Amino acid sequence: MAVIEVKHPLVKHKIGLMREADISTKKFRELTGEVARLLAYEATADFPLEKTTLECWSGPTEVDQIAGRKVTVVPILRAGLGMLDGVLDMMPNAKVSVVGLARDHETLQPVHYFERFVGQLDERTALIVDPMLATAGSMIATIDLLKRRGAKDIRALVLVAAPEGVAALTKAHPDVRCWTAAIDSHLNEHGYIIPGLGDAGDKIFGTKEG
Ligand SMILES: O=P(O)(O)OC[C@H]1O[C@H](OP(=O)(O)OP(=O)(O)O)[C@H](O)[C@@H]1O
Ligand SMILES: O=c1cc[nH]c(=O)[nH]1
Ligand SMILES: [Mg+2]
Repeated sequence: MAVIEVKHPLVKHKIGLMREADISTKKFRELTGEVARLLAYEATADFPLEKTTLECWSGPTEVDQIAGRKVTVVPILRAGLGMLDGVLDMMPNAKVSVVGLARDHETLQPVHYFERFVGQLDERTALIVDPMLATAGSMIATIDLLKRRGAKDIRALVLVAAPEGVAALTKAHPDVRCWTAAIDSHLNEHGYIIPGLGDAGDKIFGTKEG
């Protein structure tokens, strides 16, 4: 399954709180960061470990360390920025690549306006972050950009996915795994996820009430 719904109680509790209609910008931001951390934990569960010896208080001790894994976190502007710090809390050495896409409100197609990738993408795990997977157009376009630049291990973290987006992403990029805190009911006629969170970018940046 390319899209994995994380069913951990902490994740379900927090994503539930995020659905409250009159949630404050502060609370929405905090919960976005908290769920991002938990999703990052799940998405890195298969990172290989290696043994190394440290001088501990009791003498030389063999400890586990992540085996030379390079990571780039890839927030999709704008709303993906809301998840960035949470993921970097877990992986403070990760580099950051940025993709700017905005969905055209009429066509629902992603319009590309910015990109800045770190080097050696072929040697890195790319961890894309964006709160919403609606039609999946923005996610598919971002994965296309990463693959064109050589990225091979691509993973995605989203807060809420629509079944339509799950199907489209699985079809376009069956090799990419995406962890989500919820798979919701459907998209409405404007391409918004129902029940969803509303406009995640507006809620994180405080650009619109409600
Ligand atoms: O799956 P899709 O149908 O492509 O929709 C999802 C995209 O829409 C939202 O961004 P938006 O275009 O609203 O930009 P913003 O983050 O600047 O608000 C969201 O953050 C995703 O990037
Ligand atoms: O439900 C949706 C769909 C796209 N973008 C959002 O922010 N929310
Ligand atoms: Mg938006």
